[in-house]
Amino acid sequence: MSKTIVTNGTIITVNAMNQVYKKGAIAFENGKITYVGEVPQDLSEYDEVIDAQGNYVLPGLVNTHGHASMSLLRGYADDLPLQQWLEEKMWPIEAQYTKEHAKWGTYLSLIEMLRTGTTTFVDMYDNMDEVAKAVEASGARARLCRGMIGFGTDELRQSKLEEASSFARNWNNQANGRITTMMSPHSPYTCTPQFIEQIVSKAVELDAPIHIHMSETKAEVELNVKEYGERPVKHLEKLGVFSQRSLVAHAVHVEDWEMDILAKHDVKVSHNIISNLKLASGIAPVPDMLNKGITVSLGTDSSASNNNLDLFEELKQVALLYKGVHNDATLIPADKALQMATIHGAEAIWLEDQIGSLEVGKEADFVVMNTQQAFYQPAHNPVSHLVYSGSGRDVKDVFVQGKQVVKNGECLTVDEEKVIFEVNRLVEPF
Ligand SMILES: N[C@@H](CCSC[C@H]1O[C@@H](n2cnc3c(=O)[nH]cnc32)[C@H](O)[C@@H]1O)C(=O)O
Ligand SMILES: [Zn+2]
Repeated sequence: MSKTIVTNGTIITVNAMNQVYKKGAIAFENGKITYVGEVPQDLSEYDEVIDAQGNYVLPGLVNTHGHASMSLLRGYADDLPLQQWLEEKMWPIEAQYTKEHAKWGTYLSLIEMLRTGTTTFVDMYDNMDEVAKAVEASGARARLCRGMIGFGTDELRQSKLEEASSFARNWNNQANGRITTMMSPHSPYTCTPQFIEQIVSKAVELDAPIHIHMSETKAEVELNVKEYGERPVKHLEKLGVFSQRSLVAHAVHVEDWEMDILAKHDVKVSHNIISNLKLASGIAPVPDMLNKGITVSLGTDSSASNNNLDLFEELKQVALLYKGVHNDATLIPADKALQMATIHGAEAIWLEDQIGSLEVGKEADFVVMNTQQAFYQPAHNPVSHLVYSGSGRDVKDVFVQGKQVVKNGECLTVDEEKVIFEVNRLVEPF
């Protein structure tokens, strides 16, 4: 098998010591990292040497919450609060969407994610076979789940549960291990307690983690208290959700004692800062969660509430917002923000042994950024530049499992021109 080494770049490892090699190298073989460090004297053992002079090399970013095919709804309904946005805008149009929409919408998002340095993402949607096939073809890595909204008849709920279970079973560890799965009740306000319990027992049976939207708005929490006498965290704990490995999206309105429950069960959080701001859902207590030892990762949510999938924007927002809100410039420093977008993202989806940092033995998922540009100069601190000065649009090359998927800013695995054509054919904006 061929051995490749990337040399002379600034290697940002995000390992336990946050090591950065100013002019270093990373090598890989069979999709796995075999070396990280200074540039070796002798490169003769390598079949391919890629010169990354003037570039940063970092782990592929991990986006822990989204709905890829909703890229078709980018700009379709802005400036509305969550419930109105969902009930009046998203759900009616989604009801008309077909497999074709899922397919091309996912491809559109895949191009965007790969080109801005996200190599792994979480997706919760329907028509998940289409999503999984697109992920497989694109070379990306993903943890996928068929989201279930529990409205309507019992028959409908059971058919969704059946579909979600077979998806979770059939696609787990597929695409050479790049696809893993979860089970996903959409939220406590769209699923009855009985339905959530049924989903949990299926998840236990399949040994699949659970992914759910939780405590996104104040209205959701109030409704939960009114209907079930508990705030969402306690409610889901009682239903057994947190006895299973679980990843909650949002967790905006969580009180101190609720964070203790999340910490106790090692519940992972996907913090969707831009979506929360845009839908005016509120600001999650991230510094408190971090203090309590909760794993907090970053998610974009969909392009319909963001309105892009460039995780570098979340990186910058998360490093800025809490400083301003709490009048404390030491909160969420740049290296913490970068960890949230990489290693904590990997931990949030239980893949930290495989991805999230550049270390020997891990999968060769990495991003090469063109930092030979004015706004990355002078190079006082590469991590600071990535978080405060950088942009996903500076991503030059992307590798997943050692396979190049983006080269000089162009996606090699998905035909961008064709995807743009198909998307506009399907959607006909204006
Ligand atoms: N249509 C599916 C459910 C899909 S799960 C994904 C759902 O999450 C919705 N969604 C997207 N963003 C958010 C958010 O921030 N909070 C809650 N729901 C969201 C989205 O519109 C979509 O309906 C069914 O058959 O049950
Ligand atoms: Zn969502």
